[in-house]
Amino acid sequence: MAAVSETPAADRASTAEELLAVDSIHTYYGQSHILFDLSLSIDRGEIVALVGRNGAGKTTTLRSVLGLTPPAEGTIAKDGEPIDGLEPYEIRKRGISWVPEERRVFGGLTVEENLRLAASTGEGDQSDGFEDVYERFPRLDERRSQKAGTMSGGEQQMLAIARALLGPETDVLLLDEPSEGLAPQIVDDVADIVRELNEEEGVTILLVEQNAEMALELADHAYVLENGRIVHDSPAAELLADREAMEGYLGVK
Ligand SMILES: Nc1ncnc2c1ncn2[C@@H]1O[C@H](COP(=O)(O)OP(=O)(O)OP(=O)(O)O)[C@@H](O)[C@H]1O
Repeated sequence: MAAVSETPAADRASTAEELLAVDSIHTYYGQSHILFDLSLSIDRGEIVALVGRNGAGKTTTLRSVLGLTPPAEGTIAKDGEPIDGLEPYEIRKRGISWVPEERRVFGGLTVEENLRLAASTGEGDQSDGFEDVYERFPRLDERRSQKAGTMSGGEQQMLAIARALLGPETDVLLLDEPSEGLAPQIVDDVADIVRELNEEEGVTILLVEQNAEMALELADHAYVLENGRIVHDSPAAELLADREAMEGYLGVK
C-alpha cells in the first residue's frame, strides 16, 4: 500500500487552474485537535473525492473551508485569494456552496417553499434563479407543490443540491455524503446528478463520502483522510484499482 501516490496533487498538469487550495490547516473543536497539517488542492472543473472512515474529519474539513469551524492555523485560498478568516456568508459570495450531510430539507414544506426559504436567506431577488433551477431539475419542476417529506430520498437530495445552487453563482460545491441512507438504485441517480452538474454546468465538486466506491468512480482525484491527516493522494482510478489500499484505508473488500 503506497501512502503517497506516484501522481500526487502537487504534480498534476501545470496547465490546470487551481480553484481551491487548502494549505497545512489545523482545526479544533474547543480543545480537541481534529485536523492536522491538512492540505488539499482542487483544480477548476474537477471532481475531487475526500474519503475516509467514520470520524476521520471529512465534515470538519468542509466546515473549515466554509468558515463554519475556522482553522486555527494554515491558509485556504480560492482562485489564489485567501478566504480563511472570512465569515461564512462572504465565503458563499466567493462561489463556494455546500450541501450538508443530513440534507435538511423541510419535509412539511413544498418543493417551492423550500426553494423560496433558501432564496430568502440569499441576496436580493432570486426569482430568475428559480426558473434556472427548475430547468436544471425538471423533476423538481413537476413537484413544485409536493411536500418535500413525501419525496424519495434521491429527490430530496436533488432539492438539497438545488437549494445550495441558489444565490451567488456556485464555482465549487461541497457535497457531504450525498449517498447516505439511500438505496443503491437511488445512489446511482445521485451520482448521475453530480456528474451532470460537473460535466454540463462546469461546477467543480468536492465530494465527501463514506461510500468510497461511488465517490471514486465519479472523481478525478482522491484524498484519503485518517485521524485528521491526509494519508493518500492520487488519481481516483488509481486508488480504486488498488485493492490493498481500498481495504487498508477504507475497509472495502
Ligand atoms: N462539534 C464537535 N465538537 C467536538 N468534537 C466534534 C464535533 N464534531 C465532530 N467532532 C469530532 O471530530 C472528529 C471528526 O468528525 P467529522 O464529523 O469531521 O468526521 P467525518 O469523517 O465527517 O465522520 P462521519 O462520516 O462520521 O461524519 C470526530 O472525532 C468527531 O467526534
